[in-house]
Amino acid sequence: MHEYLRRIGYVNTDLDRLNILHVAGTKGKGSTCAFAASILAHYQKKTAASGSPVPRRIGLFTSPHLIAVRERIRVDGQPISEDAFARYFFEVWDRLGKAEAKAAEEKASEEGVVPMPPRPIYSRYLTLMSYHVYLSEGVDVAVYETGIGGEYDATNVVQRPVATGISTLGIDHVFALGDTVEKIAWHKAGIMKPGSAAFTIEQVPGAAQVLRERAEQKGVNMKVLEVDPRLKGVKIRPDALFQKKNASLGIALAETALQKLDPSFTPDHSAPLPQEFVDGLEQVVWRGRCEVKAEGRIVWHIDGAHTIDSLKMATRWFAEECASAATDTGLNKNPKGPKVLIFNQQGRDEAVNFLEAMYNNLKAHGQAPFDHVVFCSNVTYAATGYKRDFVNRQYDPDAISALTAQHKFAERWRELDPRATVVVLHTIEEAIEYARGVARKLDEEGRNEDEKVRALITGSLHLVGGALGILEGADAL
Ligand SMILES: Nc1ncnc2c1ncn2[C@@H]1O[C@H](COP(=O)(O)OP(=O)(O)OP(=O)(O)O)[C@@H](O)[C@H]1O
Ligand SMILES: [Mg+2]
Ligand SMILES: [Mg+2]
Repeated sequence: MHEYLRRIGYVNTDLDRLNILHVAGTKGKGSTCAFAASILAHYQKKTAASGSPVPRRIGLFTSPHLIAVRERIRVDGQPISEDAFARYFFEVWDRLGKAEAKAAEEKASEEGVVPMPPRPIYSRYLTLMSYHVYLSEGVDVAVYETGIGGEYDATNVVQRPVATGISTLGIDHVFALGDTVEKIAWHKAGIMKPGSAAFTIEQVPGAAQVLRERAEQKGVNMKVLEVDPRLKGVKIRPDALFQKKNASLGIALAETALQKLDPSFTPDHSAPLPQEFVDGLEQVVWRGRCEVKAEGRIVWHIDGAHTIDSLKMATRWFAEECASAATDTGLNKNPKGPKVLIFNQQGRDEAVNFLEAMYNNLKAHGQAPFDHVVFCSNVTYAATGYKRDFVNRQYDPDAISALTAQHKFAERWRELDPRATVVVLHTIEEAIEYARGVARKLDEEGRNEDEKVRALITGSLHLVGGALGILEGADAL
């Protein structure tokens, strides 16, 4: 990444102009980044009224994308336009091509030069491109979510971030990062830099220990944040502890950036949060996480959880939504009407074990089980296949067309709950149509209006992004 950055015409210290807030973690990275960026945006709005906005322009780099790849590179809250994306993409492409030709010439006369591919792989390419976008667009604060891990992540090319934040640690990406939370913590701790503020929140003991040790080795004074007491009375959605931890981290990151950018700003921990912080936290938009959409007789619950911990969280959130719908209509805990689960996770064998956790969690929270369980691939449309932003060449196309994973999931669910109707369908579109069919049946049977289909779509961000695209019209960005 250092070399690629040089090849597209920058030196590492150019990144200092971006005043980067850098976030790693197993879960809650994106949400934390979204909180921080939203607070900064509201601060910008307030200061713009007096003539000189601080920050001038805000970058937000996240992954993966939900509906379109442009979402990963936002400026002032908006994904960059298709035109801008194409232009910056090819500027980087051409610069790398020229640099490669030059390097080849030099190599001919030099021994021992380490060969490297002329262009980096997908996620690194987008990271590289984001620096070009932000430096060209005059961004003066950029919030960066790591892709995988931290130490060796593409975003870790930054040497002097303004602050780093480590969100909740758990188990994911075992193949790349290791199979214990300690090994994973080691990677994530790699984003902490001497001279930059560092924050984390309460972690499981093994992870906390590793973070502390690595902070010490680096000479970094890492602060472990409690849930910020100033959040009392602030409407954080969903109203759950994990989200308050994400919000607390987001506040600390935004405060650190503002202290640097605005000499008149000093955080006050004994006073209530400034209004622009409250607005930033309450009005944050982070799509595909704990989203509820009403569609006639269906209530869609959409959450991109795809690790065992976050799937438990998502199931619990769904259970709570069902329970509150039931109390609203005078019932005890279970709303009337069938529950539908639409699930997929591609390319991970261990995903079959997530199903039992979901089944048990729904039960543990007092909800009757899913009546219909649909497993589908992440292929978007029945007729035309993938939306182009979702083609992933790392997955085995034969396994996808044979629905190998999905049949395994179905088999497992039938063991867990022999009463459920379990179906395997090819595409997201067909899965959504299936749930709509369940709703039409209620109409045909002339059921009472408060009897609704409650559908949970979860397991994969690609599934969730595809589903949102379909529910809102294909190019809903
Ligand atoms: N602190 C947390 N602890 C546990 N689960 C969380 C936490 N924050 C968010 N989640 C769950 O994880 C889902 C994804 O959240 P988010 O996008 O913020 O995470 P991420 O770290 O960016 O994940 P990804 O690996 O997809 O990039 C949320 O919908 C929620 O269900
Ligand atoms: Mg992840
Ligand atoms: Mg993310």
